[in-house]
Amino acid sequence: MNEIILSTQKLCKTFSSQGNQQHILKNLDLNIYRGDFTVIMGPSGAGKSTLLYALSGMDKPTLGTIQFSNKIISDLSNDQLAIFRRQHCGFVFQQIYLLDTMSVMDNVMAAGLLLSHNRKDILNRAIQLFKSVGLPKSCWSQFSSQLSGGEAQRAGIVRALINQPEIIFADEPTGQLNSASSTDVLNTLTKVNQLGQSIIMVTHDLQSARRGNRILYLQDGVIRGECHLGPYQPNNQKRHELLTSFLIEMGW
Ligand SMILES: Nc1ncnc2c1ncn2[C@@H]1O[C@H](COP(=O)(O)OP(=O)(O)OP(=O)(O)O)[C@@H](O)[C@H]1O
Repeated sequence: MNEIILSTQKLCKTFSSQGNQQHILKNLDLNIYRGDFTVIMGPSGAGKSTLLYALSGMDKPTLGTIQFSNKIISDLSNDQLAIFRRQHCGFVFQQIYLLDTMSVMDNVMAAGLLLSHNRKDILNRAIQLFKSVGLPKSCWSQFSSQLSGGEAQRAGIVRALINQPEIIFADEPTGQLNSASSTDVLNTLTKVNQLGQSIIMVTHDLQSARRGNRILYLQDGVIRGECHLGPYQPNNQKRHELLTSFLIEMGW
């Protein structure tokens, strides 16, 4: 069994609005393993993003604990959580939040300089990452608005990776992309996972979900089921069938 990188104990998240309480996450006990490509699926409104935000320290749970390696992060102050996120987490969202007032290289450099002052090291690492995600050199000096959606998202992945995070949190990373760009982005995520990067991804999309080796199904505030697909292999019919029958069983 792989090492547990992230775990929750009795995790609850409740939102209150206009006197109504909505219990979104209910006593969740969950382990996430280092090196896995974990996918969170479930019906709309099930709390998938809420869970991702809690796991990554972007939001605090109402009750329960979250442990990252051996450290309890659910007790940290907002400032401490910001440091935790910067040091350990990378984020890839549906909306690509690259600043359009600077080149994509400068976006990546700016993220890297938050943790290190060694500009030369960061630059070398950025170049290596841009190459590994297949983003041609001509793109590096462009603004994100000058790139295709897929190119911009791959630049976003480089930015997420620049500080060598222990986990990448991805929330519908292909949600705004056409099919070809989605494939490029998914290939990139698959590649970085194969190099050992732990990834947790929320998605509605079957093509995206297939990239995971472990699929969790969140419903009514709990993990209703999980499915182990093993490492991603393109065109592996057995994996596809396993995932499809799991999702049918879950009522997806
Ligand atoms: N900050 C908030 N304040 C109040 N309610 C919230 C807040 N964030 C999320 N919710 C509610 O929590 C529920 C779960 O939202 P969440 O975005 O986590 O679901 P999801 O499973 O990711 O949905 P989708 O698949 O549609 O993106 C929704 O009913 C949502 O309205």
